[in-house]
Amino acid sequence: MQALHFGAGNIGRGFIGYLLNKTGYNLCFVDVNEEIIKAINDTNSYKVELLDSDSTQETVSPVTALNSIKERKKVIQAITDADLITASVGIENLEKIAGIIFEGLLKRLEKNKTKLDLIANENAVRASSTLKKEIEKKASKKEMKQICKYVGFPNSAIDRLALSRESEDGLVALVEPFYEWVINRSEMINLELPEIEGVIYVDDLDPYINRKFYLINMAHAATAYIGFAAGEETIQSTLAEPEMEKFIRRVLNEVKKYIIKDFDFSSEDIESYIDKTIKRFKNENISDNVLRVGRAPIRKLSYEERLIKPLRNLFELDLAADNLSIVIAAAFLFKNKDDQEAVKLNKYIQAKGIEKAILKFTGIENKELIDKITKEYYKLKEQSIKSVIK
Ligand SMILES: NC(=O)c1ccc[n+]([C@@H]2O[C@H](COP(=O)([O-])OP(=O)(O)OC[C@H]3O[C@@H](n4cnc5c(N)ncnc54)[C@H](O)[C@@H]3O)[C@@H](O)[C@H]2O)c1
Ligand SMILES: O=P(O)(O)OC[C@@H](O)[C@@H](O)[C@H](O)[C@H](O)CO
Repeated sequence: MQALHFGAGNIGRGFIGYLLNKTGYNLCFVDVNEEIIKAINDTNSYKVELLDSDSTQETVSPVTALNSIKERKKVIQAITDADLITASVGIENLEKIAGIIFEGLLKRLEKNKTKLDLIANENAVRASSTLKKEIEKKASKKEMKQICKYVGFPNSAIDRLALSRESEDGLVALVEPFYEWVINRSEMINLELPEIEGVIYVDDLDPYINRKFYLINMAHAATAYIGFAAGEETIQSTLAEPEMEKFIRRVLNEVKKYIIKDFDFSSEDIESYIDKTIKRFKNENISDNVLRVGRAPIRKLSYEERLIKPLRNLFELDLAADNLSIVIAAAFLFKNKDDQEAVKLNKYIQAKGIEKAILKFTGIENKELIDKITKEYYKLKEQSIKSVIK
C-alpha cells in the first residue's frame, strides 16, 4: 500500500506519517522544504520522540520524500500510484497544493480508475472539503464530475501536540503520548483499505471537530495571547501561574456552554475534557513557545475561527463572553517580527486603529461586540495583564 502525505512538518512526521507507517503503508512525503526532504531521503527514515518522562524514541522507516517544486513529475506519478493521499500543510497552504493534486488526479484517471480518498488534516472545520473546493476552482465541470466519481474527500479532526527538535540524528519529531485522529467514514469512497491504526472512524464528525477546535485550539490560542501579554515564553510557564490557569478555565467555561448546547455533550463529559486539556497543555515534558501557538493571528482572528465563532455564538445565545473578549483583545496585541501575519496586523492597527482592525479581520459587524473588544484592548494597553484578568 502506497501513501502520499503532503507536509513533512511536525504533524506530518510525528502523527500522520507515524500512524500510516504503523498501518503498513509505504510512505512518501511531499514538501517544499529541501532540508527536511534531504534529511528523510539520506536515511529513508526519521525519528519520533515521545514527550513523556522516558523520552521514548522510535524510528519510522521506510520513508521517502519528494520536492513538489523540483520534482513535480515524480509527485504527479506518485499521485497516480497512491492508495491514500493525506495532507497537513496548514489550512492556508491547501490552495498551493491543489494545483499539483489536480494535475495528478487527471493523470491518474487516464489509467488508474481505482477509488482514492484524500484527507486534509488541518486545524479547521472541514479542511478536506476546502481542499476539494480549491481543486474545483481549477477543474472544468466535466473534470470535476469525473474526479468526484473516483475521489473522496473525507473530513477529519486531528489532535496531538507535535513539535520538532534538531539533534545529531537530524530533525526529531516530538509528540505528546496522547493523540486523536477522527475520520468521517461516511465521506470515504474507498472502504477496502485496512483501517488506519489508532484512527477513530465516525459517521458524524461535527461533535469531534467542534469540541476539538473551539475548546482545545481556542484555549491554546487564549493561553498563547495572554501568556505573550504577560511576557511569558511558553504555554507551560504561562499556566504555571495559578491566576493564568484560572483565567483560561474561565474562558473555557464560557465557551463550553454553547458546545454542550449544540453538540449534545453532557456537562460532565466536557468538564473532564477541559481538565484533560489543561493537563496536556501543562505537560512538564513539553516546552511549547507562545509564538508557535499564537502563530498566524490573522487566521486565528477570522470569522469562523477558534476565537471569533465562539464569541458570536455566545452573543447570539445571550451568554456571557467577558473573558473571551479579553483574549480576543490580547490577540490584537500579539507581536512577532518573524510572523508575517502578526506584522501585517500590527501595521494595520497602527495605520487605521483598533476598531477598523476588528471589523476587517474578525468580520464582526455588531457594534456592541466591537466596543467590548476595543474596551479590553485599551485596558490591556494601559494596565498589567494580571489586573485585567483578575
Ligand atoms: N503541531 C501541532 O501540534 C498540530 C496539532 C494538530 C494540528 N496541527 C495542524 O497541522 C497542520 C500542520 O501543522 P504543523 O505544526 O505540522 O506545521 P509545520 O509548519 O511543522 O508543517 C507544515 C509542513 O508543510 C509544508 N508545506 C507548506 N506549504 C507546502 C506546499 N505548498 N507543498 C508541500 N508542503 C508544504 C512545510 O514546508 C512544512 O514542512 C496545520 O494545519 C496545523 O494547524 C498542528
Ligand atoms: O496549528 P495552529 O496554528 O492552528 O494552532 C496552534 C496550536 O494550537 C496547535 O498546533 C495545537 O498544538 C494542536 O492543534 C493540538 O492538537
